[in-house]
Amino acid sequence: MWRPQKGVPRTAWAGIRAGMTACRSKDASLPLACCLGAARPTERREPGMYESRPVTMAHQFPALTSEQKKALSETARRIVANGKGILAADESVGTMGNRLQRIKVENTEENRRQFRELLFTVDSSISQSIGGVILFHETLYQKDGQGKLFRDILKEKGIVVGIKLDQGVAPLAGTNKETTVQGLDGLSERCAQYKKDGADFGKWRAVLKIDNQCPSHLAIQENANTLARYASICQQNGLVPIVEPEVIPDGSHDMEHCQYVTEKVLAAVYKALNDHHVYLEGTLLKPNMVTAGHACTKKYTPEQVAMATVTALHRTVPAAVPGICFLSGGMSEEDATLNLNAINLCPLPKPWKLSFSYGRALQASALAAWGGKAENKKATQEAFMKRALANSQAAKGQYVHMGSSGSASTQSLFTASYTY
Ligand SMILES: O=P(O)(O)OC[C@@]1(O)O[C@H](CO)[C@@H](O)[C@@H]1O
Repeated sequence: MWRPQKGVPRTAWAGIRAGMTACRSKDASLPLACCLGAARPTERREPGMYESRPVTMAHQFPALTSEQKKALSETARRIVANGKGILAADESVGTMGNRLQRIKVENTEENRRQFRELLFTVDSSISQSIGGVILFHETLYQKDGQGKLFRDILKEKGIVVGIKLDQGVAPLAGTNKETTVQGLDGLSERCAQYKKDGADFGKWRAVLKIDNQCPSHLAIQENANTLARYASICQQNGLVPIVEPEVIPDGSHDMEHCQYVTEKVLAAVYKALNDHHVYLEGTLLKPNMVTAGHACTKKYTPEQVAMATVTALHRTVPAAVPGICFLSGGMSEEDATLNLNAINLCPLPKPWKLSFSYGRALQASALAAWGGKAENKKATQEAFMKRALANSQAAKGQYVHMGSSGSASTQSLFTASYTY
């Protein structure tokens, strides 16, 4: 119950009450306006109204203007709108080399370009399933066979262009082979340049592992703080940060232990993001799903994975975050889709869009179909479109597994110690 308090004019309370009611009303524009710090239309700011209250810290040194916040939150929401997700095509040269080696194709710049051209030049209906594509530095400046920049091809399809910003991992001495992430030095300058060159979001992957004494307090805190510093720098330069704290699936731990660790990691990440004044509405989270370790003998259903995953997120990720786009972490293409579908059907509150930002689970069938041969263009693009559509359906909880998936789509894509 709202009760007038001594020293506060009655009309002021009426204004506050009206403002709160308006914020709870069905007018969708109001909550956003409130989050951006705009005065509520019905609120009367009378002299003396806030006299007895402390000035809030956020308004003393605002990190972003209302316009910057609006642009960031619009971009973030656009990427995950209506069942859309992200194609993570940001494999570094070395990681792409491992992928190409599997199909016996040499890891040259031209071969990497050719495969990515096939992905980016699929039919423009792809934009109903893919809202954003993450690129590696080299790819942002590559062109198709006709000389058109990849980034322009994507933008013309209405797809938001992203860029991988971390520069790989470095050891944390005195730990059980744990790591931190490199790339903060000069990051602001790189972000400014990438923004000029057409990128509107960034990605930074931190790696945490489950093992004896791992993840350590140091690894959790260091990676959370580094992710938050990166996110703050991105936002200052107009890029939506994708925050990726990956708990990798190496090990024989069960799903319950993965849930425990994932919650600890995510809680630390959101504390650090808050400490660094990161505007959550202008971010996206890219976490692991909660699964058992790769070597665990106990098997779990997609519904069990979904319940553990949404429970962990529900306990740690604020509702202000517009979207959570899972990584595929070595799951087969089909498992990644089935788990995402189950996550969207999970009967727990889900205030965020729950979608995908898959690398391996969107490209494995396409890579196998391509095999480095130009004549396989049609098969390659069909395979990619098929996975993109399946994951878009899963992001809406509408995927129906037909039972006859190709062999590539059910093969495990696990790579041990996937730290680059
Ligand atoms: O786990 P996945 O879905 O294959 O890839 C997830 C991912 O973050 O890890 C890779 C290595 O950084 C990136 O290419 C990709 O964006």
